[in-house]
Amino acid sequence: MTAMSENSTRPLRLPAPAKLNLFLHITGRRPDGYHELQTLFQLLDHGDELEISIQPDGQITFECQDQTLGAPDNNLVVRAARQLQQHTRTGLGAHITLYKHLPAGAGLGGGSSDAATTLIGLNHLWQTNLTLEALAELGVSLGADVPVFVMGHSAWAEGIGEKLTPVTLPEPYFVVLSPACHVNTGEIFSHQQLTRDSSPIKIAAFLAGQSRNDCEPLVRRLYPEVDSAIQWLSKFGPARLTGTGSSVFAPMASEQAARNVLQALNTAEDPALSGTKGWIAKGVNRSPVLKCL
Ligand SMILES: C[C@@](CO)(OP(=O)(O)O)[C@H](O)COP(=O)(O)OP(=O)(O)OC[C@H]1O[C@@H](n2ccc(N)nc2=O)[C@H](O)[C@@H]1O
Ligand SMILES: Nc1ncnc2c1ncn2[C@@H]1O[C@H](COP(=O)(O)OP(=O)(O)O)[C@@H](O)[C@H]1O
Repeated sequence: MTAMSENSTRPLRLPAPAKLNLFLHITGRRPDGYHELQTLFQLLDHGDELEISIQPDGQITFECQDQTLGAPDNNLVVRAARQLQQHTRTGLGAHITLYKHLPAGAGLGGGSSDAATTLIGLNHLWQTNLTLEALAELGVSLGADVPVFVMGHSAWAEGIGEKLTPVTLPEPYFVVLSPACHVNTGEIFSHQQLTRDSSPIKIAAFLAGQSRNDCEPLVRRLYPEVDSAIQWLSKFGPARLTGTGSSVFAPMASEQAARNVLQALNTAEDPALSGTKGWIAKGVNRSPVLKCL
């Protein structure tokens, strides 16, 4: 059996890491309605998982236990597979199983990361050999967050989130709180009260603590659960919204400090936190996906 045929028979199991936006400034709006951003993407060691195997007949089939993600045909995993298949004109198909661990609509880039891992995994299995830059360019039409997951490194981002400059960050532990509510990214960006005129900053300003998430005031007003989560987490560290939410996060001095905060959450009696899930994640500069190939 040749190496390639061995590759093509064994399912490929790949992670789809989450991300945090350590800050998010909205500096303008393009004619097509998309917003110009400045943000710092911090990849995390926690996320979804995909299992991908080749189907020689060209069919793309998909399964996922999480029934809340809408019709399979609209799933970002299926859309990414179809996009690569059409772009490369490969006659091969795939069967993809998605193991969902990240809440959807949580500001963690779950769907975008699933799409990025699908592009990377199929590019490997189908031997279509596109460069990461080409995959990222293909992926931006699936979501503004897809390119950072394809390139696989924490990054300073501008544009709509696709103009990336890799950065090396400290990789701390974070406590992440995910309220039960689902925040629609498009709803926040189209809201009349959203701040859209922040002045561009340099990374030195971020490091000096002069940054924020421009979506945070609006999301806190629209979603009281998010407001409660930020107020509670602020007792333990500099809490902030990630992306358009609903999740909020705070960096911790150590893993033990993070565990202590989760313990405090589990014993908190605040009803406003009742549907909020807490978890610990470690920042990683390099995505674990490429290490699996
Ligand atoms: C806001 C960010 C910050 O990282 O993350 P999330 O909060 O979604 O995780 C991203 O820019 C989200 O990227 P993504 O989640 O892929 O959003 P998309 O599907 O591309 O866009 C959903 C909708 O949000 C609006 N949108 C998104 C990105 C952007 N720079 N400007 C926008 O105006 C558009 O109305 C778009 O139709
Ligand atoms: N594989 C997927 N995982 C999560 N959401 C998905 C997926 N495919 C499509 N979606 C849709 O994308 C939206 C949320 O995308 P997601 O990236 O999880 O949000 P966010 O960007 O806020 O982290 C939801 O409306 C969900 O229905």
